[in-house]
Amino acid sequence: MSSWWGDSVVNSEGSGSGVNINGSSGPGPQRFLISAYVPPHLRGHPPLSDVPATLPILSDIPSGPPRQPGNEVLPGGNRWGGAAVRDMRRPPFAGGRGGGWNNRTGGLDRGREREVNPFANDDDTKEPTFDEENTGINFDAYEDIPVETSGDNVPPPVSTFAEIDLGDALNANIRRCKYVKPTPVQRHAIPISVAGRDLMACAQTGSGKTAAFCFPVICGIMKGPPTQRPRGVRTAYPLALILSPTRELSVQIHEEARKFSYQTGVRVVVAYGGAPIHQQLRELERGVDILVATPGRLVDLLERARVSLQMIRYLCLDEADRMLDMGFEPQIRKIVEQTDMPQRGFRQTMMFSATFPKEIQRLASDFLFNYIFLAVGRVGSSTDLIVQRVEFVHESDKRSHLMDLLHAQKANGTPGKQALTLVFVETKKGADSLEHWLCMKGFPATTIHGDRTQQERELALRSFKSGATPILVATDVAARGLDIPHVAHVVNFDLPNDIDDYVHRIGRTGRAGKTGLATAFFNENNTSLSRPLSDLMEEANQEVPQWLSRYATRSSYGGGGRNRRSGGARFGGRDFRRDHNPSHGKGGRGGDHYGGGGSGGGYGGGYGRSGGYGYPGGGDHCGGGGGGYGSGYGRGAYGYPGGHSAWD
Ligand SMILES: Nc1ncnc2c1ncn2[C@@H]1O[C@H](COP(=O)(O)OP(=O)(O)OP(=O)(O)O)[C@@H](O)[C@H]1O
Repeated sequence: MSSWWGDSVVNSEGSGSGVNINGSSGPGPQRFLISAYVPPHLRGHPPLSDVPATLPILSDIPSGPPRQPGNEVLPGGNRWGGAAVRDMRRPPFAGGRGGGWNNRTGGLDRGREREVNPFANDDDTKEPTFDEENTGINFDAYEDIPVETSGDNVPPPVSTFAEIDLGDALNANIRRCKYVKPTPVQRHAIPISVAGRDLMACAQTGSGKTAAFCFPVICGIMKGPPTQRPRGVRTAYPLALILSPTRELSVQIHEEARKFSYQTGVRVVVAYGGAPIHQQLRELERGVDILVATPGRLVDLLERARVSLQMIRYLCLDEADRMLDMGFEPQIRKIVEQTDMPQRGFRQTMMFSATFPKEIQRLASDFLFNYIFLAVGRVGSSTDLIVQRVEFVHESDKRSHLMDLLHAQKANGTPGKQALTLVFVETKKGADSLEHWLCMKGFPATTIHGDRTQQERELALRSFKSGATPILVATDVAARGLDIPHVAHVVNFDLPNDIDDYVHRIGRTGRAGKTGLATAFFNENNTSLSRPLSDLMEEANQEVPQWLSRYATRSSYGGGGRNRRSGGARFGGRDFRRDHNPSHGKGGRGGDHYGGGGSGGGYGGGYGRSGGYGYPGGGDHCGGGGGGYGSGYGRGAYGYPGGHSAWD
């Protein structure tokens, strides 16, 4: 999947123009200088390779040498030489240019005085999410989740946040977030990242990956050496860059990161397309430690010389497989390989997703240095917190079938408790048309897709999250990352072509230990998905309808198209490096649990998996009848106190 950007890099590699991170030629991470994009503010300056010692990131490192296998500092210290945690005692963020903006080593305490409390709108009555007694959910089931780590010297996982020296201020924010204990991905990923290691991490949707990459970054900036940014220029010099594929997801990560960094002195700014750039520029001018951005807007800011990546210590790609697929890869290569960002080995790079096909893992390895691969659950698996239903519905019957679902949902819902329904469709036009039809039928619906203005998109999301419009019709723009607390039901009105997209879509429900429901409308147009879909469902302990198994068998014999997974061995479920070198360092813990059958067991209450819906008009494809939605719908795990939104 090589683009012309990719080709130029490959070509320069072939020409031997690279120097490794030690400054000599030979093996090791390469710097490719020939094709490097030079942003305007650096033009006319000596090339980066001539001045490695002046890179702030390097000159700030007491021990000097680039990161090599084995020289990373293990948890408890930090990779810059174990500087003391400064958190509340460290000089606060200096607001305004007069005080040397963006320079946390001095200045007035204006930044903190003006810091808006990001928890102000939170619902204080919300119970700690991972508290077994309060939620009635058995979180011990997570303990059995298979974990695979590979790479050299994998730092051991932790069981509590207290075991990692995250600093008082960050710990206070973790308590404010009501996180009682780390989720499995956090238990493994945080120690790895705090130890300064590059990481490719894969964990199921809704399992807490955002905190897994935010905590080490915030903690690292707090503990790290003071930074001297150039004065008197209008260019912002973030220390960390978090890239995500959609505007809404960037906004959400920004909101989360602001909570985690409250009163730490670490300043987080977001930049994304479709919103006025001037406001974002003003925020950047006030200083930025962590920049959360979508790739397009970031490229714009780089070209305007309003952002320099010269001081980046941490690079995080959320939804990394999406960021490196055909659509985004050229932009990511431009940002990471052809700007003034320190090369791999001189920055720390973290990649997270719930899905990570092997061909994308291979691409991703270009950006990583001696990385650790972490998979919590099988790569690309869906959590068994989500009850998955597949129903055979002809195209022409889809609307009436959806209507039946919504009526059943209404009838079984708890009065006063708003259950949100997210309906995925294939096209923007289809989204508008379905929204219109639903509204005509008396179901308040709104829509989010790429043809709507950003303002309309944000308004729609707010309205959905607040429950004012409890049905959201969306294209894949809403498939990844969005953490909307009360989504009880995801309907795949149109199934996607790729099973990974399905995994992300249904992952909008059943998050953070809560149960959820996902219903898919399947027909002859989706034959190519039948095999990976039935495999996925089986693995997540879901009931696979017999008719779907028959479709799957037929498509395996060449009847259907080839889905990414159906062509690969065992779903591409592990570190791709093992395929090339089976002895590639396995982690000391976790081992290779693959082949295990998931965490088993149901999550109590909820939908009554064995029931089936018994909808009229479902024909013999619908499987067993009777039951309706199960008496628990809208109750039990869904007993939300209604209305809270992290974005509002
Ligand atoms: N340790 C924790 N305890 C309780 N809740 C947590 C914890 N960590 C994260 N959460 C909550 O879990 C929810 C899901 O987290 P997050 O959005 O980071 O998931 P994710 O793994 O990134 O999902 P996706 O793959 O869909 O992007 C959020 O509401 C978050 O606040």
